[in-house]
Amino acid sequence: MNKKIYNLCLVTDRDILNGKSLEKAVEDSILGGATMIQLREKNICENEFIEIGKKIKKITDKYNIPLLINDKVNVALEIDANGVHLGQDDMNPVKAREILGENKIIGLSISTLEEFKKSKEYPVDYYGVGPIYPTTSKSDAQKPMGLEGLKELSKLTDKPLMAIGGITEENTLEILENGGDGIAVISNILKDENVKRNTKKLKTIFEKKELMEKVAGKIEKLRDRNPLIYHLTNMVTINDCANVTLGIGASPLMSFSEEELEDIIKISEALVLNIGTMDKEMVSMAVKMGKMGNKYKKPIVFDPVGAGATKARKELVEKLMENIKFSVVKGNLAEIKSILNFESESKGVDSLDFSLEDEILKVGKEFYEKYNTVLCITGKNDYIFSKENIIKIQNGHENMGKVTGTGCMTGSLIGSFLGGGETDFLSGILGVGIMGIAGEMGQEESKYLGTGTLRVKIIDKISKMNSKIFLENIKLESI
Ligand SMILES: Nc1ncnc2c1ncn2[C@@H]1O[C@H](COP(=O)(O)OP(=O)(O)OP(=O)(O)O)[C@@H](O)[C@H]1O
Ligand SMILES: Cc1ncsc1CCO
Ligand SMILES: [Mg+2]
Repeated sequence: MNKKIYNLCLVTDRDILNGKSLEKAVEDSILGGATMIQLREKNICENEFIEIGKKIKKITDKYNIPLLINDKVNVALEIDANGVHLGQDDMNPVKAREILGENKIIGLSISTLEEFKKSKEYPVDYYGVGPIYPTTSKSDAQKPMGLEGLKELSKLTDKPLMAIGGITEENTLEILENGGDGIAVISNILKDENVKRNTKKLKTIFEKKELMEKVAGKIEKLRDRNPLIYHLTNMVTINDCANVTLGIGASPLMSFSEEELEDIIKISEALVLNIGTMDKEMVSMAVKMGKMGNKYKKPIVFDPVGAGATKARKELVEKLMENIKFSVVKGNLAEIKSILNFESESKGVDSLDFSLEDEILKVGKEFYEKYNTVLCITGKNDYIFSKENIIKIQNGHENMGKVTGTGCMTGSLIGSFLGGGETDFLSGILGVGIMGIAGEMGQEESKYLGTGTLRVKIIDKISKMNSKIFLENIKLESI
């Protein structure tokens, strides 16, 4: 059984729909990411319940989302729902299982540890646990069991625990961190017109947690592996790039020599290509490096510095994008737009207002569709695009724009993680995230000094980076 179905359950309540149609609310919630629907209608006769249930079942079937009926086993049976959710005073789960058979889901509400102990042997698939917090959605609710109660319960059973009662986007993460597997939500989803958006806000918390679990330990793994990262890069920031590569735990090698290109690529784990100070030699080297990198199956991160600023750069970038398969492309918005032949915004647009975010998302999606390559767009906020996901990172400080090469160094960090064996997407997140955090922390320590010190502090902070600092400081959301 896919445990994820127990992540995010909308529990319906027609009394708080405030004029919205129940069917639309259910559909919007599914579109926002609900993984299960529980039809919970009180004060309703059985015929009406069945009638509503049939309509809702059509919607949940369309999206292949399980529909559970609250309390009423015969309604579930009648509409062939995917299961029931039972309260302590409803039909005994043993009997419900007899009636419904092995393939239906049965959930049971638990308010206290005593209730759990009493019902431990029941044939149920998950427990609805709560209230964790005070709630207004259930008038007969017991005293909240709190996070401690949830945590204790999680140690006593392997079955999924879905927290219910007073769940919001503010407390979902702590529920997941204290033994909860999922949440069952009424008012926080149905409270207003924005059912889809309300659900999505909750959903992103699950996605973030999943991502954080993937990221944990990756910096230490990189330091352990110490991969060799070959750079063909610019003359302005080459030294800083070498230092951050060392600082994060990889080994840099910078070379401009065609004679040794193949030998170096063979022994490197990943390649960084940055065309910042391009010249005739770079044009020929960059193409050769890319082709050879592809031939030896080495991941390549490409920083198209200044793409579009001059005709020569535009031509080189076009040639590279056409002939070479990159693992990650990283650039600022102007550079990425130029790759797509979009008209570039005038310079100096630093602040990201909402319309600019829309534009970034459009550019990113189009880029991914065209090149099928993970893309990082840096700036005030950073965005990482992959096939299924868009991640927004909000670390960093505006003074980073006054230190040359923060983007170039980000490319080296991404290259380091690629070389350490991480996926293109995770490498993008880690590289961009670490640079943002280092910039933020470095700014704090250099604020009375200036950008020269900031540059050094960024390298310092990268050299001291670990998973704990990363997870504590990363401001990341999936959008
Ligand atoms: N205004 C800002 N606020 C917060 N962070 C910023 C800001 N500007 C840049 N950064 C951070 O700086 C890092 C580099 O991004 P930026 O877009 O400045 O690179 P770039 O233009 O390619 O730089 P360079 O070419 O000098 O290497 C990113 O991690 C980003 O988060
Ligand atoms: C300033 C500058 N000029 C060419 S490369 C470079 C470093 C930032 O990309
Ligand atoms: Mg740059």
